[in-house]
Amino acid sequence: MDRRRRDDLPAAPGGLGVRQVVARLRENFRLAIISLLGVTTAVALGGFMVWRLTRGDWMAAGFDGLVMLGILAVVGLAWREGRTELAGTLMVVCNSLFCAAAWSVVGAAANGWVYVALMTNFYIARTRVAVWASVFLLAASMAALVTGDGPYHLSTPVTWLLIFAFSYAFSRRVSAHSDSLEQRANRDPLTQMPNRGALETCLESIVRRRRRGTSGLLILDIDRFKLVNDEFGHPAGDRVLLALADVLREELRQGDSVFRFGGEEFVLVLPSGSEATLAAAGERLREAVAARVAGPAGPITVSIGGAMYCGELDWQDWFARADASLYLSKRAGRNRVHVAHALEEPVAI
Ligand SMILES: Nc1nc2c(ncn2[C@@H]2O[C@H](COP(=O)(O)OP(=O)(O)OP(=O)(O)O)[C@@H](O)[C@H]2O)c(=O)[nH]1
Repeated sequence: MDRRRRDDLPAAPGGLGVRQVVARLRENFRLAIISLLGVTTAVALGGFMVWRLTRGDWMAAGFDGLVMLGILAVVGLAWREGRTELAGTLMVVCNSLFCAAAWSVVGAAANGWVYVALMTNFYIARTRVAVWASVFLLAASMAALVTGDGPYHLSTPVTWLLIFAFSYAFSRRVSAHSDSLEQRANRDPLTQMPNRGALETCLESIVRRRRRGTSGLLILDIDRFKLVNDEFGHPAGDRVLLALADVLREELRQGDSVFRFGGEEFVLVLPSGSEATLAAAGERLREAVAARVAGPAGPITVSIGGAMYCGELDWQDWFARADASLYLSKRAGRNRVHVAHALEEPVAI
């Protein structure tokens, strides 16, 4: 177990610093697109609102203001709660409803917004949601166009349909591509377990909710793994890692998650209620590994360190407590479980 590795853990992208904001935008494409679309649309609508106010067009200005607030609320939800899928769905539903409603407020001037919504729906929500919202918008807009006062050209609904079809086809292609990239980025190629990147995302989301005492973390480290590699070769070491991964998967209970953190270390995140239940889970895992994972020279054992989430602001602080427990397990002779005592005082939020 190389203890120096802990120093290079990156800062949690949960705060408000510019670097954290940029990191979250880089990591999460949907959050980036929701923010970009939300902010630019709100700015554009804000401009229209001011212009309409100067002309005394109160109803249209009020409508712009309402749409603007709705969009900003959805962007806020994506940032605060991190629930970008829900935020994307809400934004698509809002955009389509507001576009459809705009026909009755500003008439044919709503035409241009239909293109924007038809195109962006597919970038911010799941394809199924985007399709239904866009079909609704198309139907409402076509009905408004046909029943409206002004003359219209057939090219308007035809180009809407083209935009809809191209956006659908393009988004299917992009999401297939990004799913496979995400899969590759978040999976350990040897064990096919979620990797350290996926663990960080999981821990960040727990820390963001700030629910003290509801989740526990266990770090498992194979004992004297270097000897297996040195004496029997790297392929033998890999077989041990695969066998261990199988046992950990089999031992998972509902709500538990397991990750390969790196090297010979695995991390479990459990919806645990107390230190005692976390320690019991650790003990169950330790026994399962000792009984069922065979190395080339005999049984394989693991040392385990655990810690309950105690309201830390950064997941690194929580992780460090589990890591310190792992160190104590190793120091006490290996093949042991140690769970950190809960922090007495909740961390100030
Ligand atoms: N086969 C294989 N070995 C790996 C992999 N990743 C890391 N290792 C090996 O894991 C070993 C870790 O060794 P140490 O950090 O010294 O730990 P240890 O021998 O388990 O000793 P303690 O943790 O103190 O019990 C090194 O030999 C690494 O080469 C991998 O993917 N496959």
